[in-house]
Amino acid sequence: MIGKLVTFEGIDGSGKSTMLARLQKLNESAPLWNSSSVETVFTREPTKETLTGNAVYAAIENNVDPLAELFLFLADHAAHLSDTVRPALDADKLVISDRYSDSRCAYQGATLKDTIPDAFDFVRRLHEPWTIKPDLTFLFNISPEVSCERCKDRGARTKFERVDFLKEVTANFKKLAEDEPERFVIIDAEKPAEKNEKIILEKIALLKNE
Ligand SMILES: Nc1ncnc2c1ncn2[C@@H]1O[C@H](COP(=O)(O)OP(=O)(O)OP(=O)(O)O)[C@@H](O)[C@H]1O
Ligand SMILES: Cc1cn([C@H]2C[C@H](O)[C@@H](COP(=O)(O)O)O2)c(=O)[nH]c1=O
Repeated sequence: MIGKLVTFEGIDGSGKSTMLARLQKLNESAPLWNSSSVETVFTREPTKETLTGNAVYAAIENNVDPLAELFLFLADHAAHLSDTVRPALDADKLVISDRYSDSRCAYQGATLKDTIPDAFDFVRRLHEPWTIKPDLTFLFNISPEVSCERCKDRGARTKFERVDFLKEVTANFKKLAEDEPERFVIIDAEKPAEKNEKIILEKIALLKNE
């Protein structure tokens, strides 16, 4: 594997998809990686329009058991790795994923905290033998209050979008960033996207030389 893997993480409404769309547009005119726009793959978890991604969204909407939900997210991660991430890295591409395994540690670490002893660590360890670790992770940081304000018009998908729950998720993301400071770059995502885009592009450019 010789490409690089960049992930965007953060609570709901923190601006990850907005940033991904901006980079995707920019990549069409000024390729982010090497010389061609096809050398960057933009992707996401949960995956969209796939068997496993559809199962995850059905689980979120139907309030399934949190442990069952975790394993559906993990199945989606496994499929994402084999269908998209690994082939792109093997072909020396840059992969940018909107959410990845840290979302599991942060969210399912919180949904399972009363069911599984040390749920956060349990979820992290479940990934270790088979996942592909990102080279760089941008953590989009906003307050849970701003998150809920930004998400308030979304309608049905509100299961995770509650201030108290998002406080726990934020604490889990913080723990992940503290454990691996060399992988994480914290983005002040309450600032304008244009400003943060510059920071992100600079860090991605540095990755090319590693
Ligand atoms: N830097 C920013 N400042 C203010 N508003 C923003 C900023 N970035 C995104 N937004 C707005 O916040 C809302 C949520 O953004 P977006 O969908 O990109 O978040 P997200 O992190 O992808 O959310 P989710 O993970 O829940 O899908 C959108 O209405 C978007 O226009
Ligand atoms: C990957 C992943 C996601 N989630 C949560 C986070 C969101 O509230 C929803 C859907 O994601 P989207 O980016 O807003 O479409 O799922 C999660 O709990 N665990 C995960 O691993």
